[in-house]
Amino acid sequence: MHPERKILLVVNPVSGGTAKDEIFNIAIARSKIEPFELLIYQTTGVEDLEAIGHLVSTQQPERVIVAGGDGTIGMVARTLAQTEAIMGIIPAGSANGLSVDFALPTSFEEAFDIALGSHVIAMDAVDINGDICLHLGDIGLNALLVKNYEMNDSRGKIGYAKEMLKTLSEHNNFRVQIDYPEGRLETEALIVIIANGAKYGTGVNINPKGSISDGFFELVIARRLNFIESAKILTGSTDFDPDILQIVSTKSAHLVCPDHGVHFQIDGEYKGEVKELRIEIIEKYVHVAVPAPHP
Ligand SMILES: Nc1ncnc2c1ncn2[C@@H]1O[C@H](COP(=O)(O)OP(=O)(O)OP(=O)(O)O)[C@@H](O)[C@H]1O
Repeated sequence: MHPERKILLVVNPVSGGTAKDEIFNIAIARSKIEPFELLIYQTTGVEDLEAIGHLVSTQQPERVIVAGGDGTIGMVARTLAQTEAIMGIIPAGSANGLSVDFALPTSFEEAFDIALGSHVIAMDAVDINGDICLHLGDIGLNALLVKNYEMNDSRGKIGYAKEMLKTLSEHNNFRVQIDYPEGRLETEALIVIIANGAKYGTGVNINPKGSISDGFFELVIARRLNFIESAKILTGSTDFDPDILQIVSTKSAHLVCPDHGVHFQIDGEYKGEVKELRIEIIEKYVHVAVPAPHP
């Protein structure tokens, strides 16, 4: 009997620096039990977006299960945008910000249960200067950390700590003007986070009001912090202090940094320095299988 369901598994073989054999084995075993027709695509790092897009449009899989980090998940999401296909996520990257936000299990078996399961949400995305952000973008302190981490090819916790100390010594506050439909503000900032989700990959809860499927994004503006507080935030050992935070929930915004360019990152990818950001929510961007909420 030919299975009716068709599922595409996209695996980034190098993400997180870990072997992916277990993921292939589970997918093959599940395809026989459920059953479904399993198609597999391994990323190469070159023209993957086009290749996956071609597979999605010609094969029309019911689901695409992606095993990788935020970079691979974001790429697959772009190929599924505004289609009916469902994305399932197997967290297998070095930075798994989205997976932490969705509270996905770290066990591959359990992540497959969710990825193949029936609880599906239509998640929003945020358009920032024409780029798609699924989880979090920011200007300021964290973006500089992303840049330093990328440039120096640091690895692991010690590498992260080293880059964090360097980042804290280099970083300067900046002035920012923000216009949004409900108002205007001008302030000095350490960091402005554009948050579709609620947490950094470290688990720091930066946006307690945020939901990834509510049709809004939040601007989380943190003002001056001292060295110890900043270090705690970057390492994930505390949540932001609400007294030094301002949170704006909106659907579009225009940010200008009038004095100089400020470091900018989207979903863990450094994007250079910017003086201006145009931000807009894209509602119901992609369908994602996530854990069912607790009753
Ligand atoms: N076969 C491959 N060989 C080398 N690089 C690859 C391959 N497949 C994908 N990539 C690269 O992997 C990156 C995406 O990695 P992803 O974010 O999914 O995982 P990660 O381990 O969390 O990444 P990072 O170390 O950047 O945080 C992209 O830059 C992509 O070009």
